[in-house]
Amino acid sequence: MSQSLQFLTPSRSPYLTLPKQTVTSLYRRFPVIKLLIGKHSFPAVKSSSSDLDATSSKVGAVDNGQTVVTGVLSADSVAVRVQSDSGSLEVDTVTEAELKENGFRSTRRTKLVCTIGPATCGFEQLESLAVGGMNVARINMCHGTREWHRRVIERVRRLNEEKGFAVAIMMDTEGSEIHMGELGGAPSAKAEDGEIWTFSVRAFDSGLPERTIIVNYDGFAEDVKVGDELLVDGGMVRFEVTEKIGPDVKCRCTDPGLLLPRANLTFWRDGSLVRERNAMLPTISSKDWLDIDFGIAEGVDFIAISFVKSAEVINHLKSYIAARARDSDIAVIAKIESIDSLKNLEEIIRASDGAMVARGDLGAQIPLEQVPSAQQRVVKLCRQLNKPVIVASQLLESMIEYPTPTRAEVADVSEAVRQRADALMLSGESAMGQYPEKALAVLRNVSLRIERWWREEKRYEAMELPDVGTSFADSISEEICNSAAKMANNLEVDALFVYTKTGHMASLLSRCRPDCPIFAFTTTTSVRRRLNLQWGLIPFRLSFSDDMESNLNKTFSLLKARGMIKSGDLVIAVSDMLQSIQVMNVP
Ligand SMILES: Nc1ncnc2c1ncn2[C@@H]1O[C@H](COP(=O)(O)OP(=O)(O)OP(=O)(O)O)[C@@H](O)[C@H]1O
Ligand SMILES: CC(=O)C(=O)O
Repeated sequence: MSQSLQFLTPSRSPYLTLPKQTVTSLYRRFPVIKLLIGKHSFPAVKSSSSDLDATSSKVGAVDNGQTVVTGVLSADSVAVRVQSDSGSLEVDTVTEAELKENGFRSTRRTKLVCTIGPATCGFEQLESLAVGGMNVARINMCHGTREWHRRVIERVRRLNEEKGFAVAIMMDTEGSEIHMGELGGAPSAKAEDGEIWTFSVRAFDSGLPERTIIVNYDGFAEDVKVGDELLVDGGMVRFEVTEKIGPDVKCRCTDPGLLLPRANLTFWRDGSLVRERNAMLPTISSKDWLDIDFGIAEGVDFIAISFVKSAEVINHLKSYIAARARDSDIAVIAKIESIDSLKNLEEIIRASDGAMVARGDLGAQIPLEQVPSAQQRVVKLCRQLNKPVIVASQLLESMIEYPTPTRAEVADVSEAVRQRADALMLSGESAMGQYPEKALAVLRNVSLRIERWWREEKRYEAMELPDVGTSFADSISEEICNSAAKMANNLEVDALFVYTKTGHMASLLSRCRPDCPIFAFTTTTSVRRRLNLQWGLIPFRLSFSDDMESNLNKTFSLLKARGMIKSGDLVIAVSDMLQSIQVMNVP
């Protein structure tokens, strides 16, 4: 429970009216404060780490875990309440209910990412997804306006604040790729076998003619040749180029299917992908940089970069983020979706904070039959290098239209869970499909079932986990986590507890994929959200000290009071601050 601390007004009201100047200095003292402004503008408190949002009706701010500041804006002053939350524990209501009802073993270890689109952008729809297990909401800057995305971010924040969730936000950049334009307002169009379609770079002011597709790349008609094969969305629909007439390219449909707005286009010649053009393009386009500025200003948790070719671009982006947003802990996710990204895989993953196997575009660049082995390679390498990995695209594609998945889709999801990927992602299924919640439930249920089966069969795989630490202290942390996870399996403990300020020790434990859940206690809401992408972690926000004894006592009493643990449960605890392993029964 929060309690008011300082800055109390003489009338004992929990609010204190402060001049703007004082508030500005308050915000300087707490550099990670996020400020949500009401309908009024409030430029005096804008600082590099504050975030002005014209849609929220209250001022809310959270510091590094010690204090919560809330208030209401008046014409030229702010009513502020400073609260101590030293006695509170933040965990979402769904996890709390699951732990209470089914105990530790029932918790899902595989995390779920949902792409938010027209089917899921409302507050109630987002809430249903959060209740259904969404850990990360992905916004794809390929679609929609920044204003649209801003509203989604604001709703997810409100959901977290009001309902206790820790749904993280991942912003995915568009990247430099050739894609189709809008379909004249239609949500999709069907291309039938043998039909002739026109792909054009012209602008059509008075409506799009029938069977015409706009292409975003001016050099398209010059670059393609008659006889080339044109793949939409990595082969969901195929065409053959039959004729070039100025800016128009006539194509015959050879594999029918559904065309979606802004779908990606690749062209193949003599059985090989035509790559010259892609090699000339920057990985991060000028529009992407504007989107990245938007993401930084909005304080998103992850930025996913499309068509990464080398580690250089990741390093470049990370230094840009560090310069633009001091103290920011935005994580950079490399999307593995091109031949170059596979060629330079290890250096890319080492440079990134995580990776996504973006099978949609990857399947357009390498033969489809090579996608499963590429997925396995990326998942394994990420685990070895201690980076979270997301398996994405077409996991439940048929559920865009139908309420049940195909058996093959369930097998595909099971395989990703069996590979112990950190997270699975829904794309069109949640963005524009007819059954977003059902699709999420399928991911949740399949994950739970496969994880249980894996544990029942005691299939601990002996994956070699190389040392990833660069210092002696890092190596000690790694050894502690490896040993703690092994002990947890051998002693069949109920849960691992980790007290971590940066999240690093939690990720080292997650890398071991232990048999029991990992309760990760961290002091900031941003680290709590970031940990929500990682396998097996149940992130809590809690203020804690360097004294493990008192941390444990406090945690036990808070968790017991909320019915999430009980006396006698066996726990192993490790921490960032104290390099030790403690095994104990909950008193
Ligand atoms: N913000 C949005 N507004 C409108 N439609 C969207 C939005 N986000 C996604 N969609 C729809 O959902 C579909 C699937 O989403 P997804 O994010 O996978 O897009 P994509 O075009 O395949 O891009 P990528 O290759 O980056 O995944 C899109 O083709 C689009 O029709
Ligand atoms: C997710 C994505 O960008 C892809 O699969 O191509």
